[in-house]
Amino acid sequence: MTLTPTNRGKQYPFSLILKMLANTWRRLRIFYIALAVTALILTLLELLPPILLRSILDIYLKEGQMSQIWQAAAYYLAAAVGSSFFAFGQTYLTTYIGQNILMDLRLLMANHISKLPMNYYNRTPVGEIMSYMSSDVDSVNALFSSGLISGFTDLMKVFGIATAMYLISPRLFLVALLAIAAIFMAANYFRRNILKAQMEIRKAVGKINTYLQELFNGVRVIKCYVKEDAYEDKFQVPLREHLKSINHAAVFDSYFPCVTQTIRAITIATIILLGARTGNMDNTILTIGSLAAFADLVSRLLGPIEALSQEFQTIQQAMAGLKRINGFLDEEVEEKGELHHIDHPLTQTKSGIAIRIKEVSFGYSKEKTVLKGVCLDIEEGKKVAIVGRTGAGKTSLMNLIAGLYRPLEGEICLSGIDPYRLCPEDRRRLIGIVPQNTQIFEGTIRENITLRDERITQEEIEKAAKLVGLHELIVSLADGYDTMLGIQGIKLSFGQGQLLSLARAVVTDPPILLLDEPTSGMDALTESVIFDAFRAVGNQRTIITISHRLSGIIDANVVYIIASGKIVQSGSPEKLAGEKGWYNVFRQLEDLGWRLDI
Ligand SMILES: Nc1ncnc2c1ncn2[C@@H]1O[C@H](COP(=O)(O)OP(=O)(O)OP(=O)(O)O)[C@@H](O)[C@H]1O
Repeated sequence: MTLTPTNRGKQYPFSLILKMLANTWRRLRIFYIALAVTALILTLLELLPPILLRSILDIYLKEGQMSQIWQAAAYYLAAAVGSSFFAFGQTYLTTYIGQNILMDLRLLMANHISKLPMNYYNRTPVGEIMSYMSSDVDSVNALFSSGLISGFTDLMKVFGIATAMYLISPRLFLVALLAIAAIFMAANYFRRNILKAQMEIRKAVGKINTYLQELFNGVRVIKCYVKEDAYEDKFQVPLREHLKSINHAAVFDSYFPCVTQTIRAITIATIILLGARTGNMDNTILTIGSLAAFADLVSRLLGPIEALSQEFQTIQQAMAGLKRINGFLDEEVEEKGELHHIDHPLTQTKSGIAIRIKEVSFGYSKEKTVLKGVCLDIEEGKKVAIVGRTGAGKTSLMNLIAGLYRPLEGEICLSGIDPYRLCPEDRRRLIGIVPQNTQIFEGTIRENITLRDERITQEEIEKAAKLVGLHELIVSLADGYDTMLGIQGIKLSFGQGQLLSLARAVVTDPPILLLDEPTSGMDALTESVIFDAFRAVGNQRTIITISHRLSGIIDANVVYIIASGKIVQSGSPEKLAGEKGWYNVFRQLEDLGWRLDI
């Protein structure tokens, strides 16, 4: 059985725990059974010493049976050694089961992440997502490895010891019950407060991660402006919040054992007093041995109860983590409905239209519309440029064509297929995308081109690299296509990174290429190298280039000018050059050396 994230309402942490336990039951049944048996044996071993104590005091000592005393002492020792052996088994089994449950939880979360819509990433800081996957999951680890499962064995001990106490003296057992009730009431009070404090801690950790992520991303800018001190000060805010919430939790955590120790002392004193009085009154009801055994059992009973309660910090921490994980799993996943496949091999459409955009409106939130009633029909094999000022909506339009978002109104078709519902395996066979910022992943050049798609052959990789003019450079490196890139490997220049990005886009030979400001920020020489590469891969493909300057567009057959989310002018560059309008305004400004984004 595999777990799947749900969209159906909020889950409670407890139901998630049950789900995780049920999920591992089939695979780890034998371990669960072994754990239950171990817990049972540990409980029995816990009962043996007080029983032996009673026999020694009431029978063997009275009757001077030294050999029996030696035997009882040997059993006592065996029970102690056996306890430590089975305690080891319990710890091992608990850890093993706990780690398996955690692996399932991490897989469930990873599965969920891949199904979340782009909008989720727009509104959630990366540090927050990292906290879910790291510290929140780690806190759940404690729940399974030391909280829940040892709680189960402690409960068994409590039950076994309580039964033995009842059998020795039902009256004194009532006193012990009062102590148990007092401890549970205190525990409940502390539990609520610790949970509150733990939620605060988790939130503070999320803020720290968000801060660190921002710091690492912006380290170059911070260093350039020598703003380390300002960022250090800023870091103090989440750190102080973290410290405050930890202190808050620690107060409750350290206060609780004091309360339980006091209850324990009062209970033992009361039992000895009452037991002695009962013994004095009727002389036979409670023997010295029974009283000693009872007092020993009280200590042993309160031990697991205290252990259970002392684990509140751990359990509450885990509950706080689980609550956050639950919230994350309750985030609505993208329901795309039936996915569309492309034909193999991809045939030309009857209409000859590669990209059709019909009356499309779009916004990232309901409050703000970014694109309004956009219509474009792009013929197969045509080179189209979409030009507009910064913030005009070009990247948003590109994102819609790439199928990353669903339009609020209207429809988009690529070779007759809705890109939003395009099957993931077919996506790269239809569209290649070169985004504004080159993204290099930790891994080899080969992996960076294929994005770990095993179906892409070495021949296809080399063909793409040759096409964009990177092959010579790659084979001149000692490890060729196996050269590592990223932090651990070699660094590419911006232009080389853009060429690699282009190779990644064309390696699957898609008929449609989307280029988002591919040469922004490059010098004229590098730009001309990139332009040559684009021309080389252009051939029969339909290419959309977006740019905020006319000089950034490549051999366009048609230019669309976009302003405030609307297409305001369109046509061939020659036609637009002869018209009054935006195109000519842009051209004149650029000729004068003005930048459109100023
Ligand atoms: N992820 C996002 N969430 C919310 N609003 C966004 C997001 N991305 C862009 N916007 C908003 O949408 C509008 C259009 O942005 P878009 O990035 O499409 O413009 P652009 O023409 O590509 O600009 P540029 O040339 O600077 O890249 C802007 O007002 C921007 O603030």
